[in-house]
Amino acid sequence: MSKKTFEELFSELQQKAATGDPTTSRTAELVQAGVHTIGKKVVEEAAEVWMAAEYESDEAAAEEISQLLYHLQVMMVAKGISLDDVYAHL
Ligand SMILES: N=c1c2ncn([C@@H]3O[C@H](COP(=O)(O)OP(=O)(O)OP(=O)(O)O)[C@@H](O)[C@H]3O)c2ncn1[C@@H]1O[C@H](COP(=O)(O)O)[C@@H](O)[C@H]1O
Repeated sequence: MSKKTFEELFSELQQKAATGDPTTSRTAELVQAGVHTIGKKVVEEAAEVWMAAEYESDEAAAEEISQLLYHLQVMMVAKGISLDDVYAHL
């Protein structure tokens, strides 16, 4: 399994949003669709994290958490919010 850090994924998503093809890049497709569409995915993935954590395996929960983190990063890219902007509040 290929692994990447939160920072590495964010950098990749910024590049995909800027130059990616929406027909082949999920990130480019979502950023083009806009904040409303991305927001709905964030809420959907958050609910899936909750359900997996409460009723499924730890592995299933980890997968759902990864998908939530991905969609949160897509929202950040779409809004022009940097990692430092978020770290400032952690
Ligand atoms: N980490 C992710 C990632 N996690 C989740 N997803 C997307 O989120 C979806 C999971 O949500 P769902 O289960 O709701 O899937 P779905 O039914 O296909 O979604 P909908 O059509 O219903 O919106 C997956 O099918 C992917 O489309 C991701 N898409 C991309 N990445 C990574 O982001 C990078 C850039 O990817 P692209 O922009 O696609 O090139 C690459 O490193 C990818 O591995």
